[in-house]
Amino acid sequence: MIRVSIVGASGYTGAELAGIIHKHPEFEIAGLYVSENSADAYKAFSAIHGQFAYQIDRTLIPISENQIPKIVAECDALFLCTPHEASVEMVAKVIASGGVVFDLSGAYRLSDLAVIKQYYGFSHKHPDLLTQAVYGLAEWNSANIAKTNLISVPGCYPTASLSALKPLKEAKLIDTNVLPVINATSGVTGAGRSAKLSSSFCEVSLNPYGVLNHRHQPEITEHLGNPVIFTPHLGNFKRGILATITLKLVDGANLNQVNAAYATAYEGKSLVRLRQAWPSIKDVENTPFVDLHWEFDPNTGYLVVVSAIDNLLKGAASQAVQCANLRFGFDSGRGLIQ
Ligand SMILES: NC(=O)C1=CN([C@@H]2O[C@H](COP(=O)(O)OP(=O)(O)OC[C@H]3O[C@@H](n4cnc5c(N)ncnc54)[C@H](OP(=O)(O)O)[C@@H]3O)[C@@H](O)[C@H]2O)C=CC1
Ligand SMILES: CC(=O)N[C@@H](CCC(=O)OP(=O)(O)O)C(=O)O
Repeated sequence: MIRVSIVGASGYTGAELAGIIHKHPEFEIAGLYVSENSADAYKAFSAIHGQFAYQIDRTLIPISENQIPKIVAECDALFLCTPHEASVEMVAKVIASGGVVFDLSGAYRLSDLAVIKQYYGFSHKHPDLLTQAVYGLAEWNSANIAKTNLISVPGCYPTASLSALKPLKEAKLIDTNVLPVINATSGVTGAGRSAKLSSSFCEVSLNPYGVLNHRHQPEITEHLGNPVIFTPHLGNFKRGILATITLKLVDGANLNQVNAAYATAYEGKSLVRLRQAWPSIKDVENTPFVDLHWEFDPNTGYLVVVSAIDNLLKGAASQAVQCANLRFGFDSGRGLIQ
């Protein structure tokens, strides 16, 4: 068995990950960790996440980043389900200790230091590692994921958006004179477990946020190789993302070419479901799938694609496990679907 440790296990993505690893036939939990001064230090994992009562019998151990080398020595891989700034340093310590790390934060997803500063608000302390990091969009980067020690797991909105747009980009079907427009709505777990006014019960409604300045806009742009307009929305449900994407195709493009682009890109990729109907969040919540459906208007040349994922799974924990599967030589869907 491959032994993995999870840092940030009191949080939402950490809990999902622990649940997947617990049931996975090839991996086992080596340790579950929280921050040095965590309010949840030394609590039972299942006291925080009651769905795992009598299933995962573990204590949340507080750590500082200086303890990373010791943790690396005690396991085969580390998952960091931690805030961006905390991940910057912990990733560096894992790599310096010769470990394998799957970072679920945005700390290593972008390559341009000025863009990181603009969108994340800090100066990145390990620019050398940014070039080593492999972007863990599992269906698109499997060969590189398999041979690196630093996997940067994509953000939730970028996973939904890139899964829809990359087949069209590869097939050179996007009219690059017209920016694709992505309108996406996320459930509240996307904001993490700690209390915030904007995610409190009486405040949550349906509203846009981060308009024209969300950090996922440069992430989608960099990994698509095409600029986009991205507008996230917060919805009054717990989990899931539905992204509606409108784009102009190159002159003369037709529906057959679009269908072929998706069929080619996702042939044999069992976690991407090319649907015959518009997907909804209920189709994907608590699953590791991306569901896609599209319609083309030959009169205007515009295509509308809808992409649905569970933000905590394909948008975070299950995609991290896909990456771990690839890194350790298993089928991408091992432990996720049978
Ligand atoms: N929620 C989502 O849908 C998605 C989240 N992500 C990213 O994944 C990461 C985790 O997200 P999420 O689970 O939602 O966040 P949560 O806020 O729910 O959990 C964060 C976890 O990190 C721990 N933590 C905070 N600071 C440190 C530190 N310095 N050292 C060790 N542990 C620390 C917290 O524990 P404590 O404070 O108790 O120490 C907590 O367990 C974030 O970077 C987020 O941006 C990515 C894709 C989707
Ligand atoms: C609803 C909500 O608040 N969602 C989060 C996205 C979560 C995610 O994918 O995270 P990272 O890029 O931070 O890893 C947000 O918009 O900041």
